[in-house]
Amino acid sequence: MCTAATYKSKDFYFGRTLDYEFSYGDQIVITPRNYSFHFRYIGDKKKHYAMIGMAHVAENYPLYYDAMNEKGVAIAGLNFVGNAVYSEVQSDVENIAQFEFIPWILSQCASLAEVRELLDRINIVNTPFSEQLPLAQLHWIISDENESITVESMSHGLHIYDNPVGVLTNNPPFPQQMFQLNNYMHLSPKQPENTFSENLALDAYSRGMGGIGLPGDLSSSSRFVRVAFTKIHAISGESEKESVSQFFHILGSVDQQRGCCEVADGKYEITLYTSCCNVTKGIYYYNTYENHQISAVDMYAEDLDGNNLICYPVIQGEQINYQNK
Ligand SMILES: C[C@H](CCC(=O)NCCS(=O)(=O)O)[C@H]1CC[C@H]2[C@@H]3[C@H](O)C[C@@H]4C[C@H](O)CC[C@]4(C)[C@H]3C[C@H](O)[C@]12C
Repeated sequence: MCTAATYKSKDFYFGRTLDYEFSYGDQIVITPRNYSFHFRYIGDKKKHYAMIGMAHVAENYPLYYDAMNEKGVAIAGLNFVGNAVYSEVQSDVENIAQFEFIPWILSQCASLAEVRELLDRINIVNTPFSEQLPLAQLHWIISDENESITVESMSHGLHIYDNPVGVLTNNPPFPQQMFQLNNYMHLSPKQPENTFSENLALDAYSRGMGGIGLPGDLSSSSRFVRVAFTKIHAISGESEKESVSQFFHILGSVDQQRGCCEVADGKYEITLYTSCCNVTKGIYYYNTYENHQISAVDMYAEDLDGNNLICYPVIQGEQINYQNK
């Protein structure tokens, strides 16, 4: 399972948890403006916007999981297993292989308005990257500081939904996720009033009772509601540290601990990493299951006019700050 969310304080933040039982070998990858992107069906793009995100690099190609570009657009791919269907190559459209979707959007869009225009002519094609890296069944959240959309390629076509909560998890399809929020409209960060019966002396005996009913399990629909509630009510100061800290707390509400979600005999899904992009400033923050310290890579500390990928390893291992030795 995975969860993505947006957050606005002074700057705009976007990130995700990546939950899985193993890692593909991830790195923080900056693609500078003059790296030549080879697209299988539309040729090469030699000059484009720079981008940064988490990716697996194969054959010198950045296979992004989540990323942002220098213009303030961010995107994340999350599992959509059993529902994602990609097409055969078609004429009169832009055929983009599923693994090219993130570079295709981020290389040329400076806003969600431009993303929507581009999506009018796309056909997401079922070409795998290679035999070793077959098709991933994903759906995507794409955001700028003003709005978010969800993109789902299914058997009956490509769906582009406004995403007014700015969150995404996995199955079921997005309209069903949104619909179930109706069931939780009574939830509140405030203490409840007794509307049950005026004849009973009911007592709000504990703090937090306005949220009773918020689902606590790890299913995708429960995480959707939980992170939506947390994000909508989250409050922080406007400074970078306060905002980043708060962002990690929001996604912390859907963190997966080893042992709680068994996916095969003795195999457990865990939150491998959590990312937080400051989309306004081009800084990619992350922490991992084994390393709670927040690490960061600043896109603007690099030469963005270069033509080679710039890769940073994910720092693992808890960094414990001993105070007395
Ligand atoms: C496994 C990841 C999604 C995690 C997730 O959503 N978990 C939920 C589990 S569940 O179903 O809901 O139970 C996805 C997100 C991005 C994916 C990667 C990216 O799409 C980039 C390439 C694409 C290639 O086709 C396959 C390898 C790959 C490197 C993908 C491997 C894997 O499918 C990733 C890493």
